[in-house]
Amino acid sequence: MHINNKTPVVVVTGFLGSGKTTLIKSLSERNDLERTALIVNEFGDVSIDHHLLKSAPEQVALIGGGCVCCQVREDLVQSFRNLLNESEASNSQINRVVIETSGLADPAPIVFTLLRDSVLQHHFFVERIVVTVDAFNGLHTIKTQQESLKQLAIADTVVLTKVDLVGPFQLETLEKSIEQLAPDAKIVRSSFGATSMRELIEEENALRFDKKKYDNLTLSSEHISKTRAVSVLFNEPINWSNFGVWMSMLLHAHGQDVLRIKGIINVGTAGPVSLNGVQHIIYPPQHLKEWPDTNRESRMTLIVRELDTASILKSLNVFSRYFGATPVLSSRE
Ligand SMILES: Nc1nc2c(ncn2[C@@H]2O[C@H](COP(=O)(O)OP(=O)(O)OP(=O)(O)O)[C@@H](O)[C@H]2O)c(=O)[nH]1
Repeated sequence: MHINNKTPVVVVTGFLGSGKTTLIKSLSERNDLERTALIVNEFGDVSIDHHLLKSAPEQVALIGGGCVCCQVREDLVQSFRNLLNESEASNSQINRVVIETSGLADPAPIVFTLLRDSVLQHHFFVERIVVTVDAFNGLHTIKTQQESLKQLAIADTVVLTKVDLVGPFQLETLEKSIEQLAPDAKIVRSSFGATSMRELIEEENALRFDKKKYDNLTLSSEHISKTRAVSVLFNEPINWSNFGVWMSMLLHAHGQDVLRIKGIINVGTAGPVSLNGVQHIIYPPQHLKEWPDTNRESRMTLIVRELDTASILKSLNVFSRYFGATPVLSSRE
């Protein structure tokens, strides 16, 4: 709902692989994102999430590489200004903006950006900060990942995702921890994004964006050290079984240091295989019926911590003759 003619902005954040894209996709499929602009930001050179969001909302803006929270805040400002210009030019009002942050984002600076930018503050307000927490990995993530704590610290709504994977005891234990870390937040349980925008934004006491809540937050641009995104491309189709063997070996040896694996892999069939792994768990790969675009390269992003990029490249090169394709690798901290 617009307030004082300002457009609401919902920030969807949450640790790597906690289910942000799945949630947004599900909202989109139930037509909860009509006339909604989506801004997607990913940590990694190869953006994949927007390809997986097939039934796209009104408009999708992509902010490539890095986190919305630090390096590219100007890009965020620019994306919002573009939205304003486009909606003015077409004389059509946007209902809402949804920002999907990278899994390593500290959402506080996003809020500051909207509050302080001389133009944006007159046109947008932060309606809700929605934080996804993976019910399966959540307890471990909260204990070990500083970014996760920063996200929970300013949550208005916490969506416990993947509740289908855990029992009631694990769920209740996690909820108790979250209640301590985010005492004001509404907690919503969901599997595969099953919820509604109404449930996410509605609060019993009509909780509105409270500027004071954010005043004590610092504009930190630090991520936990030594996190890097490694992007791998293959120009030729890959032998899927052998690639699976390489992946298993990587996770067996370095599972603790691999935070996220995401990719679209050309296995020589009509559509690609969508690859999705969170920490040491690889989800069942999905064989897509068709490619999301004209690019037929295999694209994979690994987000790793304390793991030497050179050793990943070395092992990929050793395996390349079994893959039937040569890897091209780039890495960014
Ligand atoms: N079983 C189960 N799997 C889920 C659920 N939600 C998401 N997943 C799976 O978890 C994996 C990661 O989900 P995403 O939605 O891509 O997570 P994300 O937070 O957008 O990931 P990043 O953008 O990398 O941070 C995918 O394989 C999803 O299919 C759920 O409720 N239950």
